[in-house]
Amino acid sequence: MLYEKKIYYDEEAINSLKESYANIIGSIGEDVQREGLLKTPERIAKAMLYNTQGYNQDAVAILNSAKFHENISEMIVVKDIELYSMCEHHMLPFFGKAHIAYIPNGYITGLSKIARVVDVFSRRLQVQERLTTQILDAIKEALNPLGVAVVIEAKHLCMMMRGVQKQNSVTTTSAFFGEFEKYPTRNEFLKLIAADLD
Ligand SMILES: Nc1nc2c(ncn2[C@@H]2O[C@H](COP(=O)(O)OP(=O)(O)OP(=O)(O)O)[C@@H](O)[C@H]2O)c(=O)[nH]1
Ligand SMILES: [Zn+2]
Repeated sequence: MLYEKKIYYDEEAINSLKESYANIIGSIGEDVQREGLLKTPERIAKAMLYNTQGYNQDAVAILNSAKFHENISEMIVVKDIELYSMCEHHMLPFFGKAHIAYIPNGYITGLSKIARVVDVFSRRLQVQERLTTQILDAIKEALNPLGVAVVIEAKHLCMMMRGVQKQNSVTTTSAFFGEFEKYPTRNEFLKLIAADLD
């Protein structure tokens, strides 16, 4: 698996997606030959490959690419990491924020790498629960920390623009490991991010 900073669009994938989206546009009763839609299958193909680029990225490798030895045993919190993902049931976006903390055990990682890990797992077809635990597991595996905590709050377009049409519901998911399984540490973390969980 590669850790790609540059987007690489596979020509074969683009062509296959283009054909599929041209069919979809026709199937909903539109004219794919009209001016505004001519390039649309290709645009969607690129957007879809962009939004699913996480399949080709390795979160543990990203965390390891900026792993530094450091004797710190305090909680490190990165909060308000915005995320955009797609629910695997409807392929409609869900979006919101991730709040992540870990307690090092000899190693820290670059702060931006934590945010990159959110993107790696967000840019796939997901459910919010799995996204939450995949982020936790990657940090656990790469850094072997004393604890990891992940909280995600998100709005799901499949619940807003269709289906039950609830415009204001926010789903919160969490996963805790190690020290964060204990009440005082978990509570300290939840207090630190509380301003965002209103
Ligand atoms: N647990 C979980 N469920 C999700 C997530 N994203 C969407 N869903 C739900 O997936 C479910 C799919 O249910 P179905 O009954 O098969 O699909 P549906 O008929 O389109 O359901 P409605 O959305 O209720 O109209 C829905 O309840 C969605 O709200 C997610 O991240 N986690
Ligand atoms: Zn959905």
